[in-house]
Order: sequence, then C-alpha cells, then structure tokens
Amino acid sequence: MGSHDPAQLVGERLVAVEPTSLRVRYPRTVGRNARLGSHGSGFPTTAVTLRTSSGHSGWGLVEGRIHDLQQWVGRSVTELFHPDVGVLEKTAAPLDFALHDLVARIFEVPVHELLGGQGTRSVPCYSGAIYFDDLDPEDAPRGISAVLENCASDWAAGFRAFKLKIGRGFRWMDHDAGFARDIEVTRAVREAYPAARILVDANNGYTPAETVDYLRAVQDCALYWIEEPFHEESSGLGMVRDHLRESGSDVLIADGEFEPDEQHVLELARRGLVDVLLMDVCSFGPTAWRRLMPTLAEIGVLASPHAWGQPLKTAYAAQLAAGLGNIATVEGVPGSTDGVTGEAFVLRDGAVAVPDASGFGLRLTASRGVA
Ligand SMILES: O=C([O-])C(=O)C[C@H](O)[C@@H](O)C(=O)[O-]
Repeated sequence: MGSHDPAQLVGERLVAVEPTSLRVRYPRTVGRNARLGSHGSGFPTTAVTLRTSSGHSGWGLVEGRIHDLQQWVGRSVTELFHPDVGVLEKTAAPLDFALHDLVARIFEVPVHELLGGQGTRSVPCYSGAIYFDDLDPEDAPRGISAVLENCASDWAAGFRAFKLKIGRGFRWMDHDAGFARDIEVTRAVREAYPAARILVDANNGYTPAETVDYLRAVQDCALYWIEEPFHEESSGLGMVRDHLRESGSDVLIADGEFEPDEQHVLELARRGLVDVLLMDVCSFGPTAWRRLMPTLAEIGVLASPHAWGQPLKTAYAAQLAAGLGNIATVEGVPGSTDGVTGEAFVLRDGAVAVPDASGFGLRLTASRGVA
C-alpha cells in the first residue's frame, strides 16, 4: 500500500459529472509552424467536474470529444481510481485529470504529493510560443524583429528559455531561403539573449541530413535541445547522434510528441537515440506518465510532457514534474483560461512555482454547462 490509503476512498460514489465550457486566450496571435497555419489567439476548451456522495469535488480538462459523461454517475471512486496507480479503466481516461484532482482533494494534498513528491516545486519552464511570426502578415511580413518582439514579451512575463520553431522551408518558404531563415532566427535570438536557454522544434519538417546541416550551422549557439527534427526513425536519429557525438555537442534530442508509438519511442530511447520523451500531458495522461516514468528514470532518459495549446496543460505538466521527477523542463503556454484561476502557478526567473494547495491547485470559477 502507498502512503495514501485507498480505504479512505471507500464509500465515495460519483453523483454528478458536469462539463463546463472554458476559453483559452493567448497574449498575441500565434503564427505558423513547419506544418500548420496560424494557431490563432485562443479557442474553446472543456473541463469536467466530478462530485461525490460525501460532497467532495474535483475537476480537470478533457481534450477531444466527450461521450456520455452520465455513464460515470453512480460509479464508486475505488472502481475507477487507485491512488498509487491513477485511472484503472481505459474508458475512464477522459476523467484522468478530474479523478487525480478529486482524490488529491479528498486526501487534502496537492497532486504532486499524491504522485510521490519526487521532483522540485520550482520547475524550469520555457516559452513554447515562438512561432514563424516573421512570415506574417503575408502581404507585409514583419521579419525577424517579430520573433524578437515575441521573445521580449515572453522574457518580460518571466520566461528565460525560448523554443524556436524551425522548418520554414518545409512548406512556407523556398527550401534554401527557409533553411537560411531558420539559422538567422536562431542566431538573432542567441545574440539578443545570451543568457537564455534555446530549444528548437522542426515539427518533423527536416530530413536527417538537414538536421545535421542545421546543427552544424548553429553549433556556437549552445542549443539545449532539438525537437522532432523528422518523424522518429532509427537510421536518421543515428546519423544525428553520430554528428552530436563527433562534434562534442551536448544538444539533447527530444521526440515522441506527434502520434507517438510508446514502445517504438521507448526502444529508440533505450538505444540512446532520444534523450527526452515528449508524449502529451493530456492525450497520454497522468496515469500513463506515472506508469512510464520509473522506466525512463532507470534507463537515464528524461521526460517533458508536451503541453502546447493550453496554459492549464503547463500547470498540469509542472505538477507531474514536482510529483514524478525526471522532467527536464516544462513547456510554457503564455496566456490564460477564462473561468479558471491559475495564478498560484507563478512564473519567475524561468521557473514555475507549483502551489501547495490541494488537488492541482487550480480553481474553476466558470458556471457549468457547455456552450
Ligand atoms: O512542441 C510543441 O509545442 C508543438 O509542436 C506544438 C505544435 O506546434 C502545434 O501545432 C500543436 O500541437 O498543435
């Protein structure tokens, strides 16, 4: 038995499962990446609140379509959740965050404590919002100064690390001009922010050979990691690894975000071809991260649950970092969520402080109902 006795949950039965519409807002319009067009300035999202027979409640984000929430009404919490494991039934995965929040609140502990408290409560956090804004607006592109303005705004918000999107030549620019711009942007940000941690993400828009050429061209920029250079496959990653080794570089290879095949990326990690695994904090989920993290720690591979899209996902990733440990840094999504008070997660000097409040430490203030 773990330190949180499941017997304390006996008798807790779900009496209500309520969806709530929320809205994510970014502080600016977020542009294109290698594969996708503008990411806009916000979008609607959904949370679900669970209420139990003894008057406890917990809530969490649900991504994607939610089906038949009422099927959970009447189920006992112990059938669906174990404090040492997480969600017990695959079909209850959409309730993963809400159940973790609920159970942590019943135990009156923060989620990071429920998860084992193996990390620190001050979690390095990078801005994941530096897209191809140099290319917009299409009729009068703002150029590299737009990227530098975004870095300035995120630096002012407390970030000390930036993830730059690269891969402009995959879809949006002439191949060579796009590749040259990727290098120019990387250099410009490094020059303007000598103390910043810089990560880059090609969203699978490079080939293995281009990846090596890019890394060679920015060798003096001290990158922290290169993410998703191309869809993960062993021969290409082997080529990148050989280059890094031969050049004495300590740039990390981060992968496993896009449609991950867990066994495949784990095998690549075991073979030393991936240093940081990125499965999404929501679609992979806290229960899966709890299951996988001890293996990663054992084989010496780091994690950084992908959080792009929603500021709440950054908060969730930071809770996992504080709870499970072995998380190198978390992806920061600048902005806010209407209907949620999340300011307990203060970002200062490049690190997000994980609160000690019960559950995830987030308060849902929106009235229930789906628009
Ligand atoms: O690492 C990241 O944040 C991403 O790759 C996010 C992507 O840029 C974005 O298109 C997405 O996930 O919708």
